[in-house]
Amino acid sequence: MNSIIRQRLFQQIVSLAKISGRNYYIPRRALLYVPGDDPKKISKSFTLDADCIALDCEDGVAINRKENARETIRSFLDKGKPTLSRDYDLGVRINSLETPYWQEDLKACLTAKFLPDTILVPKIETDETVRLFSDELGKYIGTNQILNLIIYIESAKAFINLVDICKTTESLSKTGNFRPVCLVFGSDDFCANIGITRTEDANEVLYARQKLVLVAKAFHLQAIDMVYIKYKDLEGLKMQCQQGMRMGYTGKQVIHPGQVSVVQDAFLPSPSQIEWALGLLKSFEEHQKQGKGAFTYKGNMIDMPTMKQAENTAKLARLKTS
Ligand SMILES: CC(C)(COP(=O)(O)OP(=O)(O)OC[C@H]1O[C@@H](n2cnc3c(N)ncnc32)[C@H](O)[C@@H]1OP(=O)(O)O)[C@@H](O)C(=O)NCCC(=O)NCCSC(=O)C[C@H](O)C(=O)O
Ligand SMILES: [Mg+2]
Repeated sequence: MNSIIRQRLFQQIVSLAKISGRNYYIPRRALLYVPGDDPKKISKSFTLDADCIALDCEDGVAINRKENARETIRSFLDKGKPTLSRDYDLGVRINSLETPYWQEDLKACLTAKFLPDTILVPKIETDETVRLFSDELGKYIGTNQILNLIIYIESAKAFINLVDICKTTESLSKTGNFRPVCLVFGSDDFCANIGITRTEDANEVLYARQKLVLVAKAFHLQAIDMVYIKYKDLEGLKMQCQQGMRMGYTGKQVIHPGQVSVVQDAFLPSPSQIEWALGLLKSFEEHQKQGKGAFTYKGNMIDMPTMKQAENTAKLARLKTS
């Protein structure tokens, strides 16, 4: 029941933002990967209600199926983006710019009859890579067309260069034909890159996971958390979503249909959190009028920072329509 109420709230917020003509926020709570060479899975993905669908040319596709994947994706794009009951983000994850495949991937999706909304670029390690991507994009896209860009950070070198990558991306986007929207933490490639294996509690990636959020927030980007590969364990998935959300993540990568609703529910505040936040904000306003900066609300001391946290929850409840 709670989940239905929250979904309705979500729909209303997106509709209101659209009606008011504001540049509304596309939430990407679940970013679902679909192997690009599997037409059956691609068709299925359009029935799943995921906020973001990433048709994959990269790691979900075997080396000897790369060409098949880009052709299959192109044939879906040629048919036009399927209209679903609500808005969603349709993207293509190309291969890394270090591979011989990425230019063909980009060409296939950018010369289709209809463009995807978003290009997802994995394994970006330096700002030079962003320049290269931007130049290549400019060969296919007119200046009146803007695509969303999702950047993957998945190596030690990428973390060292993260601020430069974001600065260059922000600066190029002012004149280029893309808009950076998210940073994704590619935890599994990151572990491979630094020579470790992932464990259940994810302590080994804590620093990197937090750093990604910090930089994403500094550049007003959404932060997409790591993938949970034990895809049948929905309780474990929920716990990892809550952990990520507490760190400041706004969504999570998913690999299986069964993960979508768990993740999308987890990345909305619960009705009791919304009620707490709205009550606190009202009380804060009343106390401000009485000249009181600090006061007690439901047994807790409240002052400006707590009010700002409540505002964050309220904003999330409005599904971040700014
Ligand atoms: C993991 C899977 C290989 C499991 O596939 P399968 O055995 O087919 O699962 P099920 O039988 O349980 O599937 C039930 C039905 O759902 C469809 N299905 C499964 N997965 C998807 C999907 N991702 N999108 C759409 N539809 C899907 C099946 O076809 C069944 O349909 P039906 O027969 O009609 O009932 C598989 O889930 C899979 O391939 N997942 C994606 C894997 C992937 O993309 N991996 C790469 C991304 S992760 C990543 O990149 C991490 C990051 O970069 C990092 O470095 O950390
Ligand atoms: Mg990866």
